Amino acid sequence: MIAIESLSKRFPRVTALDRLTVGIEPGVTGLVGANGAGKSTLIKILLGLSPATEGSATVLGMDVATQGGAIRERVGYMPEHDCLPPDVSATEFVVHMARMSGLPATAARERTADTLRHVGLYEERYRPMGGYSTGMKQRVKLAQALVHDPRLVLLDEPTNGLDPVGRDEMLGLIRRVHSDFGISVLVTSHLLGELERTSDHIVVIDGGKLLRSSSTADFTQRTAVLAVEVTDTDTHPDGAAALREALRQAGVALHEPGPDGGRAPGAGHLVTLDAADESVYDTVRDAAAGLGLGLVRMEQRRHQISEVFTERSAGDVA
Ligand SMILES: Nc1ncnc2c1ncn2[C@@H]1O[C@H](COP(=O)(O)OP(=O)(O)OP(=O)(O)O)[C@@H](O)[C@H]1O
Repeated sequence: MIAIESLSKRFPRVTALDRLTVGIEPGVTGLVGANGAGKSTLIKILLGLSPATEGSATVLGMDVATQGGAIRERVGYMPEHDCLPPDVSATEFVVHMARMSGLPATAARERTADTLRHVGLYEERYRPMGGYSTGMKQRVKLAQALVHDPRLVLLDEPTNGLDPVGRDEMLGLIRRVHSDFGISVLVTSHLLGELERTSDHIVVIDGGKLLRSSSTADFTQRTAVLAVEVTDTDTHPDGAAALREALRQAGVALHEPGPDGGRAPGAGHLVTLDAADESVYDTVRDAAAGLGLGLVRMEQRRHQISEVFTERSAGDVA
């Protein structure tokens, strides 16, 4: 769908994109990065609205440098900031956008009604948008991106400004854009956890550079965490602390206990560690047996994407 090759964008004081190379396949792809990571800059380049300083990119096989107009005909765009005229209704606005995309008048009206219904705007679609809540405005912005039935939509921070319920509804809508209509989606967010449920694939950028691109399942699986619960004994009144020390000496990468001291609901304490390698299971069993502790359970958990991102940003991004 999108091929990006060594793309850079330099402003006088800032390098917004730095030799970014990544491919984006059909489906829902989350583009994750902190504020200022370069997400909006990338989207504007992909739409042919802003030229790259170096490198190249194609969208649906079209070159962003020379075929911006053709790209914008086939790709929907939901901008980040509020851009809706306050005095017109959602219906008038979306019909206008549909006409601008080349739809005849009748088709534009029909598509507008369908699309606004799909995003959950009903009677209020006839009222001026100046009186809309943030959630309603975000829905109109999504509707205008979809009205001309594009093959791909680029959504820039669609959950911005929404409360948790509004955010969940918007994420559900985005998922359905793909599942109900087969439209591929590239959606940006600085809230890392929220794209985990919505996206098939996650691309993380930081400071304009690619940190990681992988399927959502891979993203969380490859960084599996093992939670181990042990009993306390007379010899080791804090069994978890004793196990932690033994594992540390065996060279296992441990996670710091949480603010609750890693206390499990019910009895016992939890020790959490990286389970990158299967031999860790044997090491844990042997260490617990060596200390005479009862092994209550070993449970594999998956990292939250936000944790992966924090670790990567903090350390191993060379
Ligand atoms: N027109 C511009 N002139 C100068 N600098 C710019 C311009 N547009 C963006 N930048 C800078 O480029 C960097 C990337 O900005 P960009 O808006 O792409 O980030 P972002 O990841 O979308 O973050 P946000 O969600 O906060 O918009 C930032 O440091 C920003 O200040």
